[in-house]
Amino acid sequence: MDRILVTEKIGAEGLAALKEVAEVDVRLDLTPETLLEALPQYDALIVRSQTKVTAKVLAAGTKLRVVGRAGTGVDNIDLAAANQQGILVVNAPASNSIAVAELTIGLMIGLARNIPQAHSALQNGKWERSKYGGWEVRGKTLGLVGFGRIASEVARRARALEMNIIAYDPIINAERAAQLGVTPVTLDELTSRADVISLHIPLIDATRNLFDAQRLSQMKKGSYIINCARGGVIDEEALFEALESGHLGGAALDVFAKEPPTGPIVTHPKAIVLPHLGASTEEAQALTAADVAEGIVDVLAGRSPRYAVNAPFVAPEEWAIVGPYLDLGRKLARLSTQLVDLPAQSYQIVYNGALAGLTSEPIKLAVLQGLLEGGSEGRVTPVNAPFLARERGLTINETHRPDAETYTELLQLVVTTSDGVVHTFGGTVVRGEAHIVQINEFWLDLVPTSSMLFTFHQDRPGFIGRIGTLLGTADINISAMHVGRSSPRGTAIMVLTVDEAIPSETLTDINNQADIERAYSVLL
Ligand SMILES: NC(=O)C1=CN([C@@H]2O[C@H](COP(=O)(O)OP(=O)(O)OC[C@H]3O[C@@H](n4cnc5c(N)ncnc54)[C@H](O)[C@@H]3O)[C@@H](O)[C@H]2O)C=CC1
Ligand SMILES: O=C(O)C(=O)COP(=O)(O)O
Repeated sequence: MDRILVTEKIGAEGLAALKEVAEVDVRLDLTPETLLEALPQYDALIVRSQTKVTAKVLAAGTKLRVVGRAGTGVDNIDLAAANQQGILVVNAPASNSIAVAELTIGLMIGLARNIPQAHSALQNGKWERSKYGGWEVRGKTLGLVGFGRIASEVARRARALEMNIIAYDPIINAERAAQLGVTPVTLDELTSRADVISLHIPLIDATRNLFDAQRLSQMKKGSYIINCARGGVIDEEALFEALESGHLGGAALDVFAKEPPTGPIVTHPKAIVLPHLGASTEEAQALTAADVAEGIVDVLAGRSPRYAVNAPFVAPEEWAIVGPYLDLGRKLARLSTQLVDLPAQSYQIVYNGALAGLTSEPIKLAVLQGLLEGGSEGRVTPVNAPFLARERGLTINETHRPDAETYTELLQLVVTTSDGVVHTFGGTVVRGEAHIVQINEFWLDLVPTSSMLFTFHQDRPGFIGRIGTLLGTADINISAMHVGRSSPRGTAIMVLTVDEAIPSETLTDINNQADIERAYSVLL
């Protein structure tokens, strides 16, 4: 049974779904060191924002197939290392947008009316009505930096508060902006025009310290900033200075460069600070855990997860057709590496028939995996296959042919060797099972097994019997036989699926038989 390690608190429904398919250990006590010690036993790891999934952590997870981020931001996971090590990362990006949007609105009104400051003053015995006068958000300009899921929900709510909303995002959906009454602007325009700026961007290289001293100085005098995104997108020291100097009216921070934070910003009287609570609502946590559990269960079962961070997405209705072709693609590729003697000069995948119109990227990745895994020391998965292929200069061309003749769908891998000879391996899926139907000029119908004998020979009486006797003498049991030939007594192919691996002496004996061109033992 697969084992899943959960290092932070996640919703009970998600945990229950995980427990149906795997052994689940929730360990909230792990330190970075004990995490490294524990990881080798686990097939999947689930974290929230506080566990740092570094390259070292991923390397310690020698069995890890998937890391689940129970939430949106994946900046605590070293994605480059996950790609290199072939580990899939899934998250739950649609689960907590409302929670963060509602908190953002709460913080904006908190800033406008000094709610936290007035509250603690009163709890400390001070009735300071004149000190805590505020302002109304109605008619003010809200500048949204990033216009993705969360910012859109903030806009929807800010509109009801009768605010003017402007947004900057390098990839802005103009139609959605128009629907929500949001005006797209440049970042500079937003910075200088907004009364309140709210950040809703991921922490990536391009956004690190986006709000540095210079940009903060370009903000309108007396304006406000809210950060429910990630600490690293604001320079906290520069923000402290901007509050101290009176240039900014206030700041509300849910997230910090280092959590828990230690800088002076935490106690600044014009700052509202929270311990990263954006996603911490009952509703968001239930949804987040359910979504991440679904992703993990899918990956462990070999299905395409809905929210893969580092793999192509395939819609469920397409997956029903495409999914089984991953197994076939990988098998065709592994077969080709064992049946083609000379180095390959080029590879081409041909997607025939109904396959031509579907998402082909996952099939290509499975073929790459099959081509690479025979000659690789480390783990090869569809996630790191493109990386390893680039390292080795291996490229694959793809052709989509909607007009497959014989089969509804036919997947072909065409390998051209350095002598210019073209080798074609074709297959199809029947009732969810991979069938190999073409080896070069021969058409057959073979359900591949883990150990097989392939012979290319002249079609002559007695040939099949001689090979059967040689295998019998070596105590190798034949489970099925497939033959094909160009013409009676012409060139022929035979495939025997066998229960045991064929020892090299037996293969040599077979290769020494009359009428044989070449025999291969193939392991898939
Ligand atoms: N405080 C909390 O507990 C939570 C924080 N978050 C943070 O919020 C972030 C945003 O979440 P979503 O809206 O769901 O993500 P999203 O992916 O839907 O939206 C992010 C948007 O930022 C835009 N963007 C990227 N680089 C940009 C740049 N340089 N300038 C302006 N826009 C840029 C993207 O084009 C995208 O539209 C997450 O990455 C996460 O770090 C998310 C959930 C909870
Ligand atoms: O989903 C996100 O990106 C968050 O920041 C939420 O973090 P959390 O899961 O509450 O540690």
